[in-house]
Amino acid sequence: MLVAMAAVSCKSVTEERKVVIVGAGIAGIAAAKTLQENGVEDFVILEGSDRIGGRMRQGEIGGVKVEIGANWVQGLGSNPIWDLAKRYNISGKISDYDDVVVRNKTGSDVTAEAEEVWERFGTAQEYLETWRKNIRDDKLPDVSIRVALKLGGWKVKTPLEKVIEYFDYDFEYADPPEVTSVNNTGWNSKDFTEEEYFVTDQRGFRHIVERLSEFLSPNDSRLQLNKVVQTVSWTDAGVTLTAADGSTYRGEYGLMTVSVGVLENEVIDFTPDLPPWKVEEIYQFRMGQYCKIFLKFPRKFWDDNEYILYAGSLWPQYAMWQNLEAEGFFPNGTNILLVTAAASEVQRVELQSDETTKQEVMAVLRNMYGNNIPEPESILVPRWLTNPLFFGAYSNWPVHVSARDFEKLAAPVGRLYFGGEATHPRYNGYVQGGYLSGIDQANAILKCMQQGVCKSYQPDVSSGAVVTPISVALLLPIMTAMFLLHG
Ligand SMILES: Cc1cc2nc3c(=O)[nH]c(=O)nc-3n(C[C@H](O)[C@H](O)[C@H](O)COP(=O)(O)OP(=O)(O)OC[C@H]3O[C@@H](n4cnc5c(N)ncnc54)[C@H](O)[C@@H]3O)c2cc1C
Repeated sequence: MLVAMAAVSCKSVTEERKVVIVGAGIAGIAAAKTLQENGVEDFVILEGSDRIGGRMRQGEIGGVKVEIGANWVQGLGSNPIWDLAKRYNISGKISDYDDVVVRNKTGSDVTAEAEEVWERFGTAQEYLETWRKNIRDDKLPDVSIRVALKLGGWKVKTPLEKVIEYFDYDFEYADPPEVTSVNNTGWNSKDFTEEEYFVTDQRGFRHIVERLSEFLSPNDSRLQLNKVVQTVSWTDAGVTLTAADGSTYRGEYGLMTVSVGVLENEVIDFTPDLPPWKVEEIYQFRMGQYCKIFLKFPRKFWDDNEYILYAGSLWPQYAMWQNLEAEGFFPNGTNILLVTAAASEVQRVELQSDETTKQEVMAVLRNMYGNNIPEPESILVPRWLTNPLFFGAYSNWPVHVSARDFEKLAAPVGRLYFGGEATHPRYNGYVQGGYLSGIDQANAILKCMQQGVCKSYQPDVSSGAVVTPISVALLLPIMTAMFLLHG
């Protein structure tokens, strides 16, 4: 009875805040921190899950905590996430992508044979880099990674060629090279260093988000967990949001930091509907799929190398293996292998039982190491695609997406702003993209609030965007004048 009454009273109260932020991933937390540091303390963060960190999250296998979401600090040097990782002593290991063994369908070590293939691939990648520079410098049309590689002489005909390509592209962008853009990728290695730091810290990669959130006091009412936002009303004067438990929040400003997967799956009801130019962009941006399958074995039977590639077929399945028993990862005897499924493989893996996945991965391991290998003691299969708080792993801008499209995705509607990794112009898909987008969007809100300089987007009629009554009204006199001038 008491519970029912509490629920009723919860429904009737509307919490009023200056800013309502949806999502307590790194973007939402970075945004709130920026507001606080600039004198705006009156905000609330609504988070649908029972924790902060979003896609920076740990799971546990065999008594060891492993990263089921973001794992690498991608690009060191001036990457702000690398600064934070160093500041908070996040332990990990710089990945050695040269420490790799390649095995074919029957398990033979074909690493030596692969040398010549890597070399040819490298030549095509040099061509791709030149092409990328030309696209950017001369404003040429974008092409897919597949097209650029083909132009560079790289045509995939063997499983060995396929797995080598997969290692650099599908494994990175969670999408095949046919989809991934040349123009929109490659910023990390241009702006930072090419090194990548694999986090093994038992406090989690998420520890960075926890430290960033230290501006919140323990049990701070400005962080509300288990609040799944279901409706968002937006106007030029403010926003009103309701959560699944009926609680309501009104803000002068709103900031959505949910994934583009959440937006495209329409689990949040916007009133009025988001304008067509916004919806069009949400549909254009893709959620890449990436599933990290962890296996705990009673003993190690695999290669000592950090990476094990399985050149099993032209359609790779369970091709990308990481030896977490290698030096510098987890304590000796942990005996954990990680195999990553990427892109179209993921849907099947997520929808089937863990037992089926276990049988499939064991079949591949037997191909590589024979029938006398032990069964795993446990398996961990995270599910991002089927989780309604994410609907996928991270955004991958497809080939036709332009800087203009990105501006539209990140543009506010009325007083409702949009952040999160997908909205960052250079580092979408990465933790640094989420972090920097949170800061950027908070600054945009502050500018509007404190200086009256507010971001807005007007649909561009010539791009085929929907013609609003206002733009028709504006266009009519121009068209009439043109008609009069030209007869
Ligand atoms: C498997 C995987 C591997 C990855 N690997 C790397 C990597 O190695 N390196 C790297 O840099 N990046 C990696 N990423 C990407 C990185 O994790 C993300 O780019 C980044 O964490 C996104 O942060 P964000 O704050 O933008 O979004 P999120 O972390 O998704 O935060 C959004 C928050 O919104 C909440 N939410 C969603 N819907 C609602 C709702 N209706 N109501 C209330 N709350 C809601 C979610 O629960 C979530 O906490 C990986 C991601 C995955 C999934």
